[in-house]
Amino acid sequence: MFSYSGGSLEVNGRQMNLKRLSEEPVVAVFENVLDDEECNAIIELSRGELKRSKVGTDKQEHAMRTSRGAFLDDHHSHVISEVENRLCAIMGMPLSHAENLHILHYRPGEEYKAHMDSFTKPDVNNRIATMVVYLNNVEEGGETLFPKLGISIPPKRGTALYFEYFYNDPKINALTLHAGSPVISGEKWASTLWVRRQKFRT
Ligand SMILES: O=C(O)CCC(=O)C(=O)O
Ligand SMILES: [Fe+2]
Repeated sequence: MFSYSGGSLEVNGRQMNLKRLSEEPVVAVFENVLDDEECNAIIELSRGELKRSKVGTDKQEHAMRTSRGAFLDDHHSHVISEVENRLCAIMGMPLSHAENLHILHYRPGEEYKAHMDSFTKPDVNNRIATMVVYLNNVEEGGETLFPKLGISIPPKRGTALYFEYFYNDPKINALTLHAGSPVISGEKWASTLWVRRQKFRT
C-alpha cells in the first residue's frame, strides 16, 4: 500500500525525494532510487540479452512497442536482486509478488504506444502496480505520458515512476493509461518492475 505523501523519505537507509503527481490513482516520482553505477550495470547486463532476444514477428505487437526488451532474472547478478529488493521496499510490496525486472531499450523514433499494464483476461493473477526506473538521460523525447491525467514525466537517470491500478472503481484504474513517447534524439533505457496481486515467484 502506498503511504507516502511527498517530500523526502528514507527506505532501507537510502535518502530519496518524492513527488506525488496524482492522488487517485497514485502516480509518484522518486528521485535517487538507483545510483549511476547501478544504472550502468543493468544496461550492460541487458545488452547481451537484447541481442539474443528475437524481435517479435507479430506485426501488431511490433507497432505497439517498437523498443526492444528483455526480462533479466536475478540470478544474473547481485545488482539485479538488490535493485528488485529496493524497488519492492519502496512500493511496500513483497518481492514474491513481483515479476522479473524487464529492460526496455528505445532508439530514435521508437516508442511504446498508450497501454494499460494490467491484463484484461479475468481470473488471472493480475498486475496491480508498476515501477519504471529510467537508466539514462535521454537527449530529447522519451517522456512517459499519462494522456488521461495530463502528466508527462521526463526520463532522468536513477529516477523511478510509480503508479497503481488496483482500485475497486475501474474508471480510476483506466486513468493509468500511459505511453513511452518516441525518443527524438539519443537513446532511452528503462527498467520496469510489475507487481501482481498474488504471489508470483517461488
Ligand atoms: O518507457 C516508458 O516510459 C514506459 C514503459 C512502460 O510503460 C512499461 O514498461 O510498461
Ligand atoms: Fe506500461
